[in-house]
Amino acid sequence: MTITTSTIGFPRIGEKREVKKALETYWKKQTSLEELLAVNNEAQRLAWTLQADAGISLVGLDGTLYDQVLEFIFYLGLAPSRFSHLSGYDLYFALARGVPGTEALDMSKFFDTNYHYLVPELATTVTPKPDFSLLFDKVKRGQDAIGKEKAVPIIIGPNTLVGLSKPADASAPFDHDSAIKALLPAYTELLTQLKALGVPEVQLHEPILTTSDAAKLKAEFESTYSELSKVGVPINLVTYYDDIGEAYEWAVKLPVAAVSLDFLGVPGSALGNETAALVEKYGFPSDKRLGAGVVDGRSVFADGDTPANLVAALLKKGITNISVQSSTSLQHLPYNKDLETELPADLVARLAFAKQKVAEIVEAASKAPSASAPASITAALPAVSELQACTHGLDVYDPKEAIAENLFNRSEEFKARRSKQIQTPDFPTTTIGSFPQTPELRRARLQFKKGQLSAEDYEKVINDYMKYANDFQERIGLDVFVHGEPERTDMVEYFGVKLEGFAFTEAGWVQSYGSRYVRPPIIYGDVSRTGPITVKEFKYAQSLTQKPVKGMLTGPVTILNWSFPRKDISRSAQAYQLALALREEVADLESAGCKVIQVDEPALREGLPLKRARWESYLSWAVRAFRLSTVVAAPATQIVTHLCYSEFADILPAIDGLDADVLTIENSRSGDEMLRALAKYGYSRDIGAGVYDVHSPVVPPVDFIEGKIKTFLDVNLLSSNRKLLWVNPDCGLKTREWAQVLPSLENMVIAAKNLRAQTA
Ligand SMILES: Nc1nc2c(c(=O)[nH]1)N[C@@H](CNc1ccc(C(=O)N[C@@H](CCC(=O)N[C@@H](CCC(=O)N[C@@H](CCC(=O)O)C(=O)O)C(=O)O)C(=O)O)cc1)CN2
Ligand code: MET
Ligand SMILES: [Zn+2]
Repeated sequence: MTITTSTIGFPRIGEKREVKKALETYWKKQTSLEELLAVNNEAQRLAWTLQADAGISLVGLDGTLYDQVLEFIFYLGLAPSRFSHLSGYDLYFALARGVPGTEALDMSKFFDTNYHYLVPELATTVTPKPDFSLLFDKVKRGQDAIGKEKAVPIIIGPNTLVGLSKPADASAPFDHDSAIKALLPAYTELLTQLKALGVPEVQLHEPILTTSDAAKLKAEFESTYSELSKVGVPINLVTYYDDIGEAYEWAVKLPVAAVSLDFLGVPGSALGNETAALVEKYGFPSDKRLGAGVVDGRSVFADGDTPANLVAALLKKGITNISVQSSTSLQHLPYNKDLETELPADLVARLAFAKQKVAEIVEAASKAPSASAPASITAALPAVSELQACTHGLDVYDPKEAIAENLFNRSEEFKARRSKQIQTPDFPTTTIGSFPQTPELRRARLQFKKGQLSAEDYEKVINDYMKYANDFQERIGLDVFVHGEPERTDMVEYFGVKLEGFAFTEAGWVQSYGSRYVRPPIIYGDVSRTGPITVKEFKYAQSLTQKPVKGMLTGPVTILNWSFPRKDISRSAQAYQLALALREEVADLESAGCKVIQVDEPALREGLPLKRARWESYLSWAVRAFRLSTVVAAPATQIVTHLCYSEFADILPAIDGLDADVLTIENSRSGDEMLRALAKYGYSRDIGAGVYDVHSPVVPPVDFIEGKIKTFLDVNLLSSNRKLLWVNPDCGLKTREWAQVLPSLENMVIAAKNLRAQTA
């Protein structure tokens, strides 16, 4: 019997966000590249030694300046030709952020997480120009820090890398098999060199195996891994984010030394995924090590006895070569719960952030051999009812009770209610909600938190901002105003702070992309609203103007997906609790005179299970939660929703099912594809297709926006009913500067007015 421990990824941002701060000062040219690298290397050394000192036997050498997929685009020499004038770290950061005249790579959600990776662009013929020297440096630094026998390189597997790629030219798609074959010599060379460096094994991360596509990848994986196994360095094939489904039977037979599996799957599904059942059914080959991902890498809740019980059940099944590890990389968790000083003590005791999860791994490995084994592997996962209940005893929706069906439907159909809602000119202009989160605003908030600024003075800062935003919207002539969201740190964190049942952290930062981090709130009790959340700011903003000001809420599904959910009740029950709380807010906004209420659901798509077979059940409760939160609105109140960051073409019935009066949707990166898809589907309510990309600092000229609106009008849905078309940017403007926002929106309004004149 051999029970070891491994890690497959850890927060790379530094315990106190050192890497973020170092990056941002470097980008502002306030520090040198050497200083940046010194901070990053030290953050890595500290993370690796933390894991080794805790007793982990094989430590995955995680660490990146920006993104782990970008590292491999860079190492493999896969930068698109538009970057050919750049090299070294200038190239690295240009791929991530662009430079004037050269657009950055696309960013996309990493599987079903809120982490964004940079999307590799592959030409029809893939010609890598590998240079792994920076990776070898890192491995050597790792070996120096924790010893050769413990330092394990992490490599993105070729199948996943190609699976995450997009064609450099949409009209010339690459062939997956040929692309992988073209990369294999570089991977072979990489493994050969790593072997020479004396690594104990290499981790090849292949999360693509947990998607619906996995079943089709058999031949691809077999040829890749028979080729790579020839190098003779032990390979740990690492999968995560879900079970590997039908691929299990063949994937565990690939010629590798270890296969790592995620026993837990989607966050908040306490019951785990199918991995336990698959291992039960097919067994596990005795010539391999099983990397047992039994410590939940995506939940901040401590795992209790589950990891040791799962391992004990595996031992009982006769699987005796096991490494205990987390189900996914720990990069999705905050660093260390000991930094929190204000969380309720009973909650702190039940939490485990990345550092504590490492300790859980070591503890499970030592406890498992003497733990009494459950009857089966699946029996080692606790039933929901056995999990510690953590209610506040509040009078809110009880998940065991059905919610009356009439609470899910508006009192009138769209066609009947539209004429009762606000009337606007053709091509009405509006924005998605947030205006720049300026350094002054953040500074004032920090001073307020530290008690250096009084509540009245902080409120004045917020009100002055809203006044500025109002005057500017008035001046350029937007049709529907927003208050600008100055009071919000983040669209999810803000609601978490205001709602009962949530805890929020001081230092629980999780990387979202590059140097941008979020602090996901923690749901730990029944969710409820203790009083109005957004009404005060709405009222003030509306008092300044005759134009309608939008009420601005984050939807139940997005709050859930961007928080850490509790594990003792289902995700759908939590979504319904959130929906009922937001429903009260919608009603209060309406009573306060709000005519247009926007409920954002940018994370609706991201919450889709990786496997298609599970889509329907997710979408059905997600759509119902949105409806539950909004349909309380009177027919005369216009409900808007906003979706962004993903492809929506495959969930059109769900989008239609939201029954929103206006759908604002990110569009500029996908041309008018989304509109065509909506037209084909027969969508018939108002649409605000984004007319420019907010992620770029470039100010869009009037004729560009006018051209964009005209292409939208060519789509048959809108050519026959142009009154359905709204004019707005792609998404919120919080990460931009006023100097970009002012001219961009001014141009947008001029473009809409030009169109009105032309089509009158
Ligand atoms: N939850 C969530 N997920 C999401 C998105 C989203 O908006 N929210 N959007 C997409 C991802 N996009 C993102 C876009 C921007 C940021 C972002 O700007 N994050 C900020 C932090 C925002 C924040 O909470 N700021 C705090 C400030 C916290 C802070 O750093 N304070 C400083 C001092 C403030 C200063 O002087 O600047 C300190 O404590 O030292 C505030 O406004 O109060 C950052 O990393 O810089 C994150 C994700 C998808 N996922
Ligand atoms: C990520 S979607 C953002 C919506 C939000 N209302 C904003 O404007 O920032
Ligand atoms: Zn958005």
